[in-house]
Amino acid sequence: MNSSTVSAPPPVFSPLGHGSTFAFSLAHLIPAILALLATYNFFRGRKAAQLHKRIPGPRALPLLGNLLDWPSEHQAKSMQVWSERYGPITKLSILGKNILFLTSTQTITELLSKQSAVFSDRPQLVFSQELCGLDVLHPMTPYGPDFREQRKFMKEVLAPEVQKRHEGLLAEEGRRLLRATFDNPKDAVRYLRRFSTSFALRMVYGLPPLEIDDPDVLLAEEMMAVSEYAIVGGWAVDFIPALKHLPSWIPFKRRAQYYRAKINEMMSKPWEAVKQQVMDGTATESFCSINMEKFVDGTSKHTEILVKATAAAIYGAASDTAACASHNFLLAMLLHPDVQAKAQTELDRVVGHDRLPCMADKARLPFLVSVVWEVLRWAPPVPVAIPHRSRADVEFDGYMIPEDSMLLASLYSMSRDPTVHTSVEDFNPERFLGDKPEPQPHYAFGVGPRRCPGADLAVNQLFLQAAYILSCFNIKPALDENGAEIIPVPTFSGKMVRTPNEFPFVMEARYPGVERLFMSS
Ligand code: HEM
Repeated sequence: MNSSTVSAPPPVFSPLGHGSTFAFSLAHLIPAILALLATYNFFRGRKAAQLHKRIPGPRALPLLGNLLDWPSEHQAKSMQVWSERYGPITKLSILGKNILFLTSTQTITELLSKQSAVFSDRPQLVFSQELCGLDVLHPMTPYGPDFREQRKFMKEVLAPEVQKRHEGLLAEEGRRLLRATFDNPKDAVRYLRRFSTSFALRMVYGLPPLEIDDPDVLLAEEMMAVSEYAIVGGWAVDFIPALKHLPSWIPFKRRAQYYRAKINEMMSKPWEAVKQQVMDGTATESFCSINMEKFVDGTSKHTEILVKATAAAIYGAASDTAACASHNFLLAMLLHPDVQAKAQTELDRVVGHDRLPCMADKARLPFLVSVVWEVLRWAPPVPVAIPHRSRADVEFDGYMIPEDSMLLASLYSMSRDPTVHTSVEDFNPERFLGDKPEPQPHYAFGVGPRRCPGADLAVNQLFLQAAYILSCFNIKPALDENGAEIIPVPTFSGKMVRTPNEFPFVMEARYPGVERLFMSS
């Protein structure tokens, strides 16, 4: 997502502590801590090395280790390079912490799925969890009873069997998307983003549909940017926890205060709005209103903070990721008109021109379903999963993975794994069809018990958007001043969610009168 949406943050601070104020104030403290950690690691590392192969990785500097190798910008790209150089596991060692970068399907599946009891925890990141307050949200919850309770609770809104309830809402947001795009095709990307946030907000809180510049859309975007910076930033305090005791005027602590305020706002604003509606008797049925009414009549088994945090986690995690996937879909269709035409032919055959497609058509639209999976494989919206943590020492493939290692799994590398997919750079939905189909990239949502709980919903949402758009519009290249087609070269940005950079395109109605399918309803 575009980090520029974070409004007026405190002065930019180099996360690893290269800022001069920071360096000056720590001038005396850091060398002592580094020396202690380095000595401890030296002996710990030597003991492990006597028995096991050394996990490969870039050469560590004395004292600093691999501090300067931390890939905070485009992690998946650095990981892909390391994968070619070092193999499926690369190790960085930063101030006493082992960070393992996993890049092959086999290794990721083996560790995160088959040995999930050990590898499903989250690292305790002082910056994001303690200082910014992200610890109350499900993506940061340690693996254990609270995690399981939250997952069970989320099923009330995300389980496949309750998704039928959301179909009406998806269709309504879909028709809003088509109407707005018909009136103002240049803004299609913004309408897709509005779809995701508005749908998530309505599903969780039952609030009215959002408009394109609604503060809640902007707040969701900002929240995602904040979370990305907090989690992926590579903050010095995550490696030297004692730094959290520094005074509050230090730049990274001021930044954390700003992030904390944004996260609180995101959790409280829609929650308080529903509370008011429940008290006024005007609430629309939603995950929050149902649970709030249980508080009122005393039948709730949950605490208020659990309900509030679960709602915020779903809303926060759903908006930006899904918007990114639909943006990728537009880009893929623009670059591959043959695929677009084939999906439209299938839609015309199965659905025709007298109605809009619906979820019930999914089973009869295998090519379109494959387009959706290929979009998720070709450009995984979250190329590197949220960091995992090992809860015990584990021997794996001749290596020793020490307890408390941080593990980063590249879902992007899985999408480019030649042992699973052929011609990995090609956009080819046919790969999932025919006599020898390749496996659908369910890994785009993570692997093991921490896999995205919203995966089925996200696939349904993407399917419906793709079906609606391709039924009603052609996505075509824009023309330059000489009338030549502009074919964009895809580029992406974002720390955790990698969204396409702006590209020119044209959306035009597929046939005269198509608007009668969505204008009246
Ligand atoms: C195309 C859209 C989406 C993609 C690509 C995606 C991808 C992911 C990935 C890769 C993870 C991390 C898995 C790991 O750490 O191993 C994740 C976690 C999560 N996702 Fe999604 N997601 C999407 C949409 C959604 C939606 C629609 C929801 C909710 C309705 C959602 C809710 C969550 C939550 C709550 C987590 C944290 C899980 C945990 O820590 O245990 N996501 N997602």
